[in-house]
Amino acid sequence: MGLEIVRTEPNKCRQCYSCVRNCPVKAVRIKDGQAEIIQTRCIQCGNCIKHCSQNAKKVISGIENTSGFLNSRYYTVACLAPSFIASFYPATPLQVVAATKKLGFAEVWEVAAGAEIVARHTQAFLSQHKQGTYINTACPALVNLIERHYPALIPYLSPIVSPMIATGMMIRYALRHKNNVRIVFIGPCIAKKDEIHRLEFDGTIDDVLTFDELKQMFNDRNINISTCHEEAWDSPAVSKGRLLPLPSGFSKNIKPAHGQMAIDSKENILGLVKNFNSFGAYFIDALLCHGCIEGPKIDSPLPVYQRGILIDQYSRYDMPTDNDMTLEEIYKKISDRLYRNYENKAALLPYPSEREIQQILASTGKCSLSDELNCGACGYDSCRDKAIAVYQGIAEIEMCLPYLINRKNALLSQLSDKLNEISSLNNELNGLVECSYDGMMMTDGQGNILRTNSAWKRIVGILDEQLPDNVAELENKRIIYPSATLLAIKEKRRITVLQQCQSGRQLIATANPISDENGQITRVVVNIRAIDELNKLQNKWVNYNDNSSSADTVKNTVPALIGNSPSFIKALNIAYEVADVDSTVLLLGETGVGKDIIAHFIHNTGSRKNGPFVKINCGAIPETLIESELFGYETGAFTGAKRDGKQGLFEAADHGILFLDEIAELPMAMQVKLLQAIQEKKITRIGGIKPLDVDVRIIAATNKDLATMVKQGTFRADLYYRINVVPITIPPLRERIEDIVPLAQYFVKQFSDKYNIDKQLSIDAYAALNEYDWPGNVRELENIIERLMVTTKGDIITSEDIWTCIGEQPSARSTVKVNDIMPIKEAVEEVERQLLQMAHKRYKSTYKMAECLDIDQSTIVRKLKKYQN
Ligand SMILES: Nc1ncnc2c1ncn2[C@@H]1O[C@H](COP(=O)(O)OP(=O)(O)OP(=O)(O)O)[C@@H](O)[C@H]1O
Repeated sequence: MGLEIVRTEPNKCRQCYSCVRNCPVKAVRIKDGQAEIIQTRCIQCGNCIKHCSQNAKKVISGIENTSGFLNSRYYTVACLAPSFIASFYPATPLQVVAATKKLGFAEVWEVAAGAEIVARHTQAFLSQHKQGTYINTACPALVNLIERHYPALIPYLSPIVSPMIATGMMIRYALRHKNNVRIVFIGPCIAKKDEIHRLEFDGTIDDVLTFDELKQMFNDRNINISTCHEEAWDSPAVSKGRLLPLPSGFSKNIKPAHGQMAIDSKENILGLVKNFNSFGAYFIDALLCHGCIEGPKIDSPLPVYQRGILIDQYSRYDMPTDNDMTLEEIYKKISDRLYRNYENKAALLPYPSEREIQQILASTGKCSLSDELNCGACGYDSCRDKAIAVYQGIAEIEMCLPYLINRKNALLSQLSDKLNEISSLNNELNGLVECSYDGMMMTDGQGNILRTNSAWKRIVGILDEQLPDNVAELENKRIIYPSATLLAIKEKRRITVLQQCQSGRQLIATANPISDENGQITRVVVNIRAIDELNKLQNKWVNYNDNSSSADTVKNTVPALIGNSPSFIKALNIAYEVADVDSTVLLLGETGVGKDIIAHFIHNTGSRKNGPFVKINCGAIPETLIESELFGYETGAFTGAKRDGKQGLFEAADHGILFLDEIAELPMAMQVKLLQAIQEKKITRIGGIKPLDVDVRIIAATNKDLATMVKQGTFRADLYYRINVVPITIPPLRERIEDIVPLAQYFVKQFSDKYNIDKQLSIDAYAALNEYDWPGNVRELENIIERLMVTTKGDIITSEDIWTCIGEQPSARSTVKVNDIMPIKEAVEEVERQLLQMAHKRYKSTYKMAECLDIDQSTIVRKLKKYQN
């Protein structure tokens, strides 16, 4: 590998691909969007430097090394390439010599002298090789091109050293008696910096400066060329050798018997090397640039033609020289060393198959020839060349501009679709939030208020401009107290609290924290309702129970239906949907959850509302009477029977609803009869013969697990499937705590009216109600409120009153309090013992206990035994 003459400065590259485009041998690899020079392929022509607008390509500098020679005891000689005239114009040639000497150079030679020696030797070589085609060049970049990329042409290269090397040899001969001679070549070419390191030229030229580097050194030393007094050359007198930097300049120095042709510029040279054929006896004078006057470091503002004219004029002048040796004399001494060798340095890249090329083309959407635009934006002449480069790992798929534009357009249109979708979703969401009757507020994880809907502001009674930034301020200023958001953030869970508003209103608020994947709370969504509004709403909603429709004995006892929790509303919705059809409904739920009241709801909102609603509590009637209660009896059917007989509840419920409460308690024998009646829609009174048609809709209810009873054989499977057509489960109150406060409010109002007393629950009292487990559900809540209303002394019922009435300690259920340090084992046993006691008191059955304590029933039995001892 050659010396790293050119390199790219990291991160300066801006992906214009100019270097790729202008590199004749594609020695630039694009990796992650950054250009880097592939040293084994680079021919150091300098095109990438000339075309890099970002100045991202850097050339190794000779200044430091040369300054080192000049500042030490070396006898340092400069040799100036003939194009210097164009670079330093309007300074005269001899002023440049003088300025160079001022830097400390002991002598300044013209490389034109070497050019004339080379010309002389080439002439001699050609006269001995009259038949061949020879490519002659002073250009090391062209030599690199052939050695690295077209090695088949090596035999056609004229085997004679370059003028620079020849000049070095001349100087070394002329100064052969001097020690410590150092020679620095100064020219417009960067490839020369590499050429001097070829092994066979070792020790000939010590370093290379480009013209801009020489100017930099003048500058650093404050040397103003225009004020320098001219000094004579130290090289022997020369003339036509000075034409060397012009296209065909070298040819003017020789007159071979061969045919002659001069070729220059990148395009023409590539044309030559790509299509080379030996043309017989021909001498080709070739330069990769448009002559050295267009070299990458010529550093001249003049147009190329003007540089050429300056050089042509200069070649006609005799210049003073301090050297009286003749070229002839030196040539004789060094001619045997003027031959050189070339090496095959080809570093070939892998070449893809046609299929692989097609695959790469297809990956940028080029599936047919017409898709290949060959626009050159990637730096390659054709899409195909670029696909090959991708295969070789020196280009990237993304370098294709049309592909990128297509992709960008596709992405933009996807993005704009998405934006439209997001904006319409946003509108919908805003509409939804704004339409909500509930107040809504969203904060971030620190309680900073992000948005509120109008209902929130209306309920709280606050204007936009009064809204603080953070909920802590809402709490501090007692605008709303306590803050549900802060509680939810603190406890990292959904919180429902009763709030007091500055306006005096009481609110019920639920704060829902939303966490990210790391469990950090990012948003809190709060939903509020004013309790007074809630009550008004509910009063409207329960209008269903206007008494006009009911025809039976319970018609005046239908209570209002209170509940906002999603689970209760869900149950109510199913009831509402089936109210109009005649399907049998099975109401499931713990005792006191409201099964009875839902049965009434179905009756009063359904198609049978003008028919009777007849209820029988199957568990409350003695087994012996139940048959006559259900089916009635005929005159004198049994001892004690009424004289005229009696109609049963089935008949009483004709065209209406028969509500069989506690159906699990129905004796087995009756289960058969009931099934028959339901299926056949006929009943026969006790003692009767003629079956009577009855049109009755059945609603059954139980707090038992009928499915398990069926398995255990205590409930008939056929009846179970007959009544389990539409099961509706009413969740226990502890699973719908949102309903506790509205129910409590409702009962307070009911009993205030009933007993003509005016009492209120304090905020703490509501909080206490939320805390409790309510094993007896709504009925227990109703009873507790009634008891509190009639037994407490003051106008306000406090949380203490509640806990006393319930007979439990606050927080007993939600937190385990530790009063003192004790061995963990003992503490765990104590907690276990208390939990078992509590569960046993509440449920009695070990199966229920196992369910609520979330352990096996067998473990419960074992532990009960343990703690009994
Ligand atoms: N959503 C509610 N709104 C108002 N009052 C209710 C509500 N739910 C239940 N109640 C009241 O609670 C008491 C118990 O309700 P209900 O008798 O309907 O429960 P149940 O589930 O049928 O109980 P059980 O299984 O013991 O028969 C009744 O006084 C009823 O009015």
